[in-house]
Amino acid sequence: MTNKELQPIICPSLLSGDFAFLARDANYMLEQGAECHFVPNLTIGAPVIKSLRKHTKGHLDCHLMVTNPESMIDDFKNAGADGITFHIEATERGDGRSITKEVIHKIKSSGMMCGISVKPNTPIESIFDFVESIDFVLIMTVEPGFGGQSFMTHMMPKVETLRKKYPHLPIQVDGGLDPNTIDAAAKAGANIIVAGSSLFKPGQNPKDTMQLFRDTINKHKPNCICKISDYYYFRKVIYILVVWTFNKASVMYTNTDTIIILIQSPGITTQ
Ligand SMILES: O=C(CO)[C@@H](O)[C@H](O)COP(=O)(O)O
Repeated sequence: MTNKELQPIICPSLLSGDFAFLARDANYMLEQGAECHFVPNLTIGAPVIKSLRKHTKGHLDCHLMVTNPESMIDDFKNAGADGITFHIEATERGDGRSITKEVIHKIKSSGMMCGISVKPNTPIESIFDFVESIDFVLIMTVEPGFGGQSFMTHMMPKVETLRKKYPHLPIQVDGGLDPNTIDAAAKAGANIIVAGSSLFKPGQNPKDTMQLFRDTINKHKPNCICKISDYYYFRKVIYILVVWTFNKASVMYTNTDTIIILIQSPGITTQ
């Protein structure tokens, strides 16, 4: 995890593409302005990624919705994947059997980006121990496996919890994201949007939909970053230092919270 400012990132899910023309669909989405992460499930294995790699420069983010991600990392790396997201449910196996750290290490040491995904019924606390060593968290807003499902609004508290605890963490949401649901996701603090049907929908202009997603993420930025300019922040610090010089006790009581909010705020910046 880095402390870089968060940007909106739109990730078309090739699960909703035409499997006979995956490279065409991938490149079309790139042309439309996607940052281009793709989310193949088992339907799209490493051999398909290898073929696709030859025909697109897009960032291939492979969402492994499998029970044994550890056995596929090398294959996906060799096929040309840029990133792997695996499920915490697959690596925390009960009976104290955990291979999450090993899987993260294997993905990162092979030079790929690493995300951890959380299914709807899995508590968000399950990934807290690993957040510092990965690039983003994916909160599933549908049961993984199929495109075209309804967005689960009740997953938003998970996003809010994560955003509050990790102001700098890129948070991805996947499933049912469209012009009607983007607001809830962005408001909760998500900044990476995976979308299938709403981008590949016939007759729809994906460029416009992607822009709407970005605008909505940016619109909610003020709630997170409080529209505070550096100048305002600078003045506050000076104010506190001055007051503190004259009255230590009162400044500690009245201003410390403000400063803490201000310091956290830039971490949620999306521009
Ligand atoms: O992998 C998955 C679901 O498991 C997603 O990436 C879907 O492909 C998203 O599709 P829509 O819900 O946007 O149609």
